[in-house]
Amino acid sequence: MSDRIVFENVSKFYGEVLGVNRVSLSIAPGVSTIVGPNGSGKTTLMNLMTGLVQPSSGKVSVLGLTPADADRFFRQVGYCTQFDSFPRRLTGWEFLLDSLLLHGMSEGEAIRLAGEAMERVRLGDAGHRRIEGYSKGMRQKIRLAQAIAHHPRVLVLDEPLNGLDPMARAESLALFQELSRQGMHLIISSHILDEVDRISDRVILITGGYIVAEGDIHQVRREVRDKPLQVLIRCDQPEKLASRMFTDNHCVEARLHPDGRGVFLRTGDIDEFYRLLNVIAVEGLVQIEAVAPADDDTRAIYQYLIGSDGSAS
Ligand SMILES: Nc1ncnc2c1ncn2[C@@H]1O[C@H](COP(=O)(O)OP(=O)(O)OP(=O)(O)O)[C@@H](O)[C@H]1O
Repeated sequence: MSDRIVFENVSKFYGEVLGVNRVSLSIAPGVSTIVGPNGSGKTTLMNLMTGLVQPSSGKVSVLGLTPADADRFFRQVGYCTQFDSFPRRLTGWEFLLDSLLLHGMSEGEAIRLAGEAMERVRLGDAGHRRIEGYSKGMRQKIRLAQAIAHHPRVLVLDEPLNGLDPMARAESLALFQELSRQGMHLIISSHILDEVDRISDRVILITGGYIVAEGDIHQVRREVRDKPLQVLIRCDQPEKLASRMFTDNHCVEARLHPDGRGVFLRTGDIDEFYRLLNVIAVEGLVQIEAVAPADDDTRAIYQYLIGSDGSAS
């Protein structure tokens, strides 16, 4: 049996709205984090891997199973969604028990597993109180208990740290690590990488429905830091400027502006690039009118995802 979560060229559209596009992934066991800004497609990816939505095209399988094999598939997967809502008036214990019975467990089995899940999330006596009276952190715990009670091998957590105070965050992260050590496959989404990178074995960055980087955390940071930058330079002699800039090999691409009064240059070393540009300006070889970053906002999104300037490791 495969131990991976596999997306084969998967796209999901909601009518005309893009959820995710052409995603191919093979996620190994361990802790994987999906990081992206709001609306980037994290929940869509998670709904796909938990069988809650069907792909518009492509195929998703979890540990070799597809949602078509519903009984076996849903036994393997636990999902803690971002929805913080519960049936009214239930105690935590009743909530757990009911969801285990819905999984088709016998009453005896459900009672045993509910008790065990309560202990694993350390909810103590609170299980016998109504969920209405729980704090945000306690509600998060009971949802987590519900997601792990049936002993799934894969646990999917959608923004599990959202709205938690620092203590509750630290406690949740420790619990996730513990679950991973016990052999569970964890997929966690977040819109801030720094929040989860400490416990992640691998990171998947997503923006606008596309996977933009994937790999171990150091590799992804390096990829982002070394991504060449594009700069538009407005000047009187763009060809001359381009050829001069190319004497230094950090320039990897040059493209004339369609109006002929500027050049787009792409560089792998922005510091060296600006140093050389200053030299050229002082030499008076060309008249430089304006210099501006010309990337779309991809770089800004990377920096936002990676945190700070992308140079931390
Ligand atoms: N049921 C739906 N119907 C229509 N569009 C949807 C639906 N679910 C998601 N979308 C759209 O798909 C895109 C991806 O949304 P998704 O919820 O997967 O992103 P996300 O990264 O989880 O966002 P957030 O961090 O805000 O939860 C967005 O443009 C969103 O508006």
